Amino acid sequence: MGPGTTSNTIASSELPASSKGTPEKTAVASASERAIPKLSITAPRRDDDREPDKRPLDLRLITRLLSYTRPYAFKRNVLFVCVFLRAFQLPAIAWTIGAVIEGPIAGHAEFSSILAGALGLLLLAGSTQVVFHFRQRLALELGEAVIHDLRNAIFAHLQRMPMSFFSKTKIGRIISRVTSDCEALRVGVQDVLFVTLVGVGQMMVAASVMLYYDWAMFSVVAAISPVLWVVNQYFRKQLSGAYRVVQESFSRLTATLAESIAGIRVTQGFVREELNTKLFRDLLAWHGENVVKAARMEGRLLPLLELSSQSFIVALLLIGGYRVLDPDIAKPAGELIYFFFLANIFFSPIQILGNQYNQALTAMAGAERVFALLDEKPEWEDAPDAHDLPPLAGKVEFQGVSFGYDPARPVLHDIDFTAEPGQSIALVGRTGSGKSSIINLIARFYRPQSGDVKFDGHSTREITGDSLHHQMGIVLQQNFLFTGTIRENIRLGRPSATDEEVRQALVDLDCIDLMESLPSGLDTQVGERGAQLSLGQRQLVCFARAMVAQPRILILDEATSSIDTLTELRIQRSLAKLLAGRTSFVVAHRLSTIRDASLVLVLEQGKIIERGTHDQLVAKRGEYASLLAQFARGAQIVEALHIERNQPTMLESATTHVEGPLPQEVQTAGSPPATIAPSVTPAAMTEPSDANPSA
Ligand SMILES: Nc1ncnc2c1ncn2[C@@H]1O[C@H](COP(=O)(O)OP(=O)(O)OP(=O)(O)O)[C@@H](O)[C@H]1O
Repeated sequence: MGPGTTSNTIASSELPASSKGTPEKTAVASASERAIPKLSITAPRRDDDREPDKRPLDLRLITRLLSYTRPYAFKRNVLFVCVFLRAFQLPAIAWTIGAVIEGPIAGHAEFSSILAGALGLLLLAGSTQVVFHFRQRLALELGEAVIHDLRNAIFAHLQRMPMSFFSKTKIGRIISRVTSDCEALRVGVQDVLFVTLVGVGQMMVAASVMLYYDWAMFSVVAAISPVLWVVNQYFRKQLSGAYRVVQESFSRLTATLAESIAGIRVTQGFVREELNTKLFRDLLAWHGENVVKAARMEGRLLPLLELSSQSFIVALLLIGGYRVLDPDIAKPAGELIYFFFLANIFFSPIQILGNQYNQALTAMAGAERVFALLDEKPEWEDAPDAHDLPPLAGKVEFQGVSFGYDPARPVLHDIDFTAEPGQSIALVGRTGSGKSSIINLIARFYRPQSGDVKFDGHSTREITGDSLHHQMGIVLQQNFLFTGTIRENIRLGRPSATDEEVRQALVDLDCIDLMESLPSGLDTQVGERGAQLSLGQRQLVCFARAMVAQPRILILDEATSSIDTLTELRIQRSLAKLLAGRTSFVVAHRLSTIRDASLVLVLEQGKIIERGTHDQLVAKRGEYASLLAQFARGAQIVEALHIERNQPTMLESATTHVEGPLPQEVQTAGSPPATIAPSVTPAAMTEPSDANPSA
């Protein structure tokens, strides 16, 4: 009998509601570098700025976390009653067993008295389990309710955060706020609090009764318990370290597996199968070694832990026995029986409390991060007196706009231009020149540091973001489709659109036949991120999404992907229809779009260096003309490479589907007339950096 031995029968039925493995096994933290084998370049690297997995207890965080139980006050209060009852029930069971042994059994009384004692114990045990049932059930329900609310709050908060937040925050971090951090909080609410209270209560009740029976023996118990706690924490720390290494190797393994599958085309294309298989085999072996090491350590430490607990019981037995035998003290032997049962009740929570303490530190770290996210204020919001935009004619003005993602490093300088209603503005410039940044400001994803952006004369600072976005359509280069059907994806543009309006949008874009010829027509599933559709089909769905929104202002980042000739022609036609009659801003990759634009803005290092129509700019023979020349040269070089390798050329379609020869005046000296391929546009704009935040 001892803390580790009888605990299964009496004391440790106070289990955490969530039995998801030891904290060591769920911990994620840095591992000892020694244990990690050298990895090839394809192996995912460790996240060096890993977040701490523990934090000291903090009353402010605990109070805030508990405030989330307020809506469930009744449930929470019943739980406290259960906790209170259980703190008494477990010592009462121990005491009853002692009383039956010491009384009717040791006194050789009638069997009926033993039977009465046994029945009493049965009743007590039954009522204990009923309370236990409600304690577990209510704790689970409360934990789930709190985490449900917290996750909702985080998600709603994220929806309101501006693009600047997403561009500076790693996506993995955001996800772990909602997943692992919330899980740690759930454990904190449903387990740590109540299990700890039951444990502490049970220890206090047992201590009081032991004190009543024999204060001298109790002093020994009281002196032993801190030693037990320290030994327990020491062993736990060792195990925790071993399991962290296991966790680390396991995450490497899964990350490598995921990356290998995602990059299987590159692997096969570059004949890396052997190398990757070897890397995976090494990682697997390393992980296996770590698991075995941890298991061996557990095999050594757990028996030692049990032994240390049992040694204390041996010490108690010696001291207690001496006190019974010593004629000067002559303690009754029966009291020793009570004492041992109660000592067991007193000792058994120590291990559980050690575990809960570690869980509490993990929950604190999670709480701090979750609350920090919830407290993160958007850098800017609608002004308190912001008004809704009336239906727009579509005039957009940039007046002396300067802007930097980091205010100390401006990327746009003094930008001035006006787009009249219905005009199409093409943005052209080398990579990093500021095209996406202009688009980000039009979409009001960011706020200019100085100057103003106006819509029909209304300053962007005075209007509500929603009223602007309702009149704006955005089609990005990397078309984002959500899992669902084509129809559902189109309807994202305007959720109230009827089936007929969705269909009409496709008819207007002259591509209804392409969609209806799919296996389930508009009800075809697009797959994850649209993976089951071709690039061209995805673009058309995004055009239709913008079309159905009927925006007055359209922002378009033209795709650079090479697609087949026929589809490209369809897309060109659809695009012209989508842009017609709307004020549009296009980061242009096709000469046709630039040619048709009312105004071309040529950007360099955040400044507009040339402006005018395509013809005017070509005639000027300035930066624009030079860009077009590079445009053409790039196309030829890439095509030549493909021919040399005798591979299917990315430009095969480009030579036929794009706009025909460049004007003679901008052709590269000595080269034949070139065509412009979307895929090789040197001045092409890529996806605005915020569209794929912190990927
Ligand atoms: N989210 C961001 N945070 C900080 N700096 C950024 C961010 N996005 C862009 N920049 C910087 O702003 C400058 C202008 O970038 P921008 O994306 O507007 O250029 P771009 O002309 O659209 O380039 P590309 O054609 O390559 O897409 C660049 O120096 C870039 O490094």
